[in-house]
Parts: sequence; structure tokens; C-alpha cells
Amino acid sequence: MSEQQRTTAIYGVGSMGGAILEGLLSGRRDGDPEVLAVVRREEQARELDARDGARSVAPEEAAAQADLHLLVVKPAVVPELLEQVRDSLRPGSVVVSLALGVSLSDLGDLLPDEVAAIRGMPSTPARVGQGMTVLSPGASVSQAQLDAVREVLAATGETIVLPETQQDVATALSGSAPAYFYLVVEALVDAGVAGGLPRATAVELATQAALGAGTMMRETGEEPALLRAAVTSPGGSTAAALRQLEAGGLRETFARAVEACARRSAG
Ligand SMILES: NC(=O)C1=CN([C@@H]2O[C@H](COP(=O)(O)OP(=O)(O)OC[C@H]3O[C@@H](n4cnc5c(N)ncnc54)[C@H](O)[C@@H]3O)[C@@H](O)[C@H]2O)C=CC1
Ligand SMILES: O=C(O)[C@@H]1CCC=N1
Repeated sequence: MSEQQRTTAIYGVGSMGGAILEGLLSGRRDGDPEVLAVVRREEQARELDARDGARSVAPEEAAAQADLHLLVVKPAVVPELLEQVRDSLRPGSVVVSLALGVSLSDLGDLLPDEVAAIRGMPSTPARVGQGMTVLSPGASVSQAQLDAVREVLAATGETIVLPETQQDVATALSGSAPAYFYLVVEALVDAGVAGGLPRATAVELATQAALGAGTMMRETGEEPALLRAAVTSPGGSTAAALRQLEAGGLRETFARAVEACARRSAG
């Protein structure tokens, strides 16, 4: 994949594929190739064609034209989709499967030898350029191919390369994790409303607290435990709240949640 000819195709534009498409389109510069999108519904195809920088195409056409193929269909759809496009894929192109639990070994069985495979796990904040994609490249992926994939995905947020053996637990801390944070914010909002705040105010306060905490962790690089201690004034209100969270079994609940998520990812 050279800089000039890099064309990306997305197969499946649902929650996750839609988020990646938005990230890619917002990072697109004048002169960049269109992002090709494979969708099933006519109406969705028409909506995509009306967007600047996107074009809906048939699966075989995407396979023949793109250098980088992002599979964002449900895991069970991956085999039939690759069966449909495998003979159209160009030698030297790279298929990145972003489907839960689809292994490099599965991909190897479904792809021609001259097409490289990467297993990945993205996250929906890709929509606003704040996603994380955990990448595990197959043995035949060259450094140049991996760099090119990371460069394309940079428009959707961060990327990290991990061994495939860590994909399941990484899914629990990354791909699925935005949902846990939304749930925490939902719970805080309900509690704030119960305490007398207007719902919109409660959402605004809890959202800013989440954003502020995330930005502090990212920008200071300090351990979360230290940042938490800095909020916890001796004998104060935060200590009273944290004691209740610990009494409610927060850590054990998250330990079980991560374990269940990783188990589900492993199949
Ligand atoms: N939603 C999330 O936060 C994350 C999802 N994923 C993975 O992304 C994949 C998709 O998940 P969601 O977006 O949540 O599901 P979804 O159901 O919202 O989207 C799947 C899309 O694929 C389309 N589709 C089905 N068969 C197709 C075909 N043959 N060709 C083209 N499009 C086809 C469907 O019409 C739908 O729009 C899954 O494999 C999931 O494991 C990974 C990380 C996070
Ligand atoms: O829930 C799921 O199966 C997908 C994979 C990770 C996040 N969402």
C-alpha cells in the first residue's frame, strides 16, 4: 500500500462501521481517495452516496479497488462475506477484521495467501476521533502494511499493537468499555435527579466530570489512584462516597464484568 494509492473500504456500516466511517471522513483531506462502503440497504447506499468523500459499492468492487479492507459486520457474517470477495481481493492488500472473536487463524483459512490479515478491536468513540483500535497483525503483515493501517485509522483515534493472546481481555478494557462508562454516567444522572437536579444539568455535570477525569489521566500520565487521592479531602464528601462504592463491591463487580466480557470474546 503506497501513500498515493491507499483506498479504504468499509464492509458493514452499522454502529461500529458508521463510527469508523465518520472518523475517516472527518480526517479526509482534499485529493484523498473516496472511502468505499459496502452496505445492504438501498436507502443507506443512497445516503452514503450523497456524502462528500464516500461511495457505496458492491462487495466485489470494494475488494477489487481497495488496498485496506475494514470488516465491520457481525462475526457470523465474516465467513460468507470473505467467501464472496476473496477472488476479487488484490494481492498485497490488507484485510482488517474488526469483528469480535474472529481469529487470525479463521482469517487465514478464509483468505488467499497473498492477502495479509490483521485482527482488530475498535471502539465507538472512533466517531469523534477518540477511539482505540487494538491490532494484532498476522505473520505475513509487513511493517509498511501495519504502518499504513495505523496511519489510516489515526483519523479514528489511537491504535495499539498487542499479541492476539491479549485480544479478549483488551476487548473488555477497550471495545466494550465505553458502555461501562456510559452506564456509570447514567447511574450518576439518575442519582443526581433523585437529589433534585434537573436531568439536563445532571447530564452536563456528569459528562464534564467524565471528560475531565479522562483528560487528566491522559495528560498527566499519573496513576488513577493518585488522581483519586487528590480529590479525596480528609474527612470530606468524596471519602464518604467512595466508601459506599467500595461497600457496594465496585472492584469485584468490574473484575467479574471484565472476565465475562473476555470469556464471551474467546467464544
Ligand atoms: N458496536 C461496538 O461498539 C463494537 C462492535 N464491534 C464489532 O463490529 C461488528 C459490527 O457490530 P455493530 O456495528 O455493533 O453491529 P450492527 O448490527 O450495528 O452493524 C452491522 C452492519 O453490517 C451490515 N451487514 C450485514 N451483512 C452485511 C454484508 N454481507 N455486507 C455488508 N454489510 C452487512 C448490517 O446491515 C449492519 O448495518 C461486530 O463484529 C462487532 O463485534 C467491535 C468493537 C466495538
Ligand atoms: O458487544 C459486542 O459484541 C461488541 C464487541 C465489543 C463491543 N461491542
